[in-house]
Amino acid sequence: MTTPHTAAEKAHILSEALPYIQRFYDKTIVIKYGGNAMTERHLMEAFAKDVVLLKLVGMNPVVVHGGGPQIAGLLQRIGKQSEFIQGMRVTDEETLDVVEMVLGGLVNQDIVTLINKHGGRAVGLTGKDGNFIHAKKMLVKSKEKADELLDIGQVGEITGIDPEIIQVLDARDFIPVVAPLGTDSEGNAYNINADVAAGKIAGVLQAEKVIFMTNTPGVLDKQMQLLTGLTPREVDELIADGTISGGMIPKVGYAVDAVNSGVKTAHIIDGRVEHALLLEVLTPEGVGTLIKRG
Ligand SMILES: Nc1ncnc2c1ncn2[C@@H]1O[C@H](COP(=O)(O)OP(=O)(O)O)[C@@H](O)[C@H]1O
Ligand SMILES: CC(=O)N[C@@H](CCC(=O)OP(=O)(O)O)C(=O)O
Repeated sequence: MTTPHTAAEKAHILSEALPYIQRFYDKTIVIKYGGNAMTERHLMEAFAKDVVLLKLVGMNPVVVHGGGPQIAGLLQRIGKQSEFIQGMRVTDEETLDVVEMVLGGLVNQDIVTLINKHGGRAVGLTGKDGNFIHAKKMLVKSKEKADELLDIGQVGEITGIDPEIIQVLDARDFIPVVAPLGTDSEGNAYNINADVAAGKIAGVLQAEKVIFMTNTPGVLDKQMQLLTGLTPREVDELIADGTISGGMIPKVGYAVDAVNSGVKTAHIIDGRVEHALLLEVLTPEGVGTLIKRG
């Protein structure tokens, strides 16, 4: 049980938000909402309220969501196994159907409905809508043979982003909720890692912040202690010495890519903490790991 705050403490906490509201007014904040941070309903409700609040105080939140565990759940129900190569789900035609159903349908609409329930005006879209995320087939380098490229199916590498649809929605006070799917000029659909999509969208929008909400307190060192601040160079060192592995690799990789493209700061925060988003944006505390250019 937390001790209740007195009226004076509450007033102090509220007034502390003022400089952050002023600083981030009319700025774009891209929020990557990871599938692992979406497991509990009360956390999803708190997340939706936070997004609505940020919009109402004048920021432009853009939600880019994942859904890895939710895709795994549906694949399991149809008796299909998934394989990951370098953090990317090998995506055959049948898997792509499930990915499109879960990301573009179930998860996207769930988030949209929650935000709207709390008074926001969320609009769900995938990167296919308005031909907004352009992609091509991604080939990954084999770990065994450096010169060999592996075909992992319908996994997309982003070749371009047309931000107009997002800008139009922002300007009219809608909250875009983006599922990471893309298409090529032939109309083929691609499954895109949500961290990649969030980092690239933040870069194209020249966002103030990109915030990755996941299921760890942030980036941890070898002793499992939180690293509160990192530069792109330090991130490279932590990947090289194996401290950062698995699903954290694309996350920090695209966080660095975003700050190198002009996004002011990237944050990896714990989506299991209630109102983590609000704490990150509107309080002096900040939470998780901050990545910015050194
Ligand atoms: N150095 C590290 N610090 C924190 N987490 C790490 C680190 N290295 C690897 N990880 C793993 O990365 C995971 C987060 O990535 P991922 O499972 O892809 O999450 P999401 O679904 O939110 O994208 C963590 O749960 C953890 O297991
Ligand atoms: C190519 C690829 O791996 N795509 C991801 C897309 C969803 C995602 O990234 O979800 P999280 O952020 O919850 O992990 C996948 O199929 O799982």
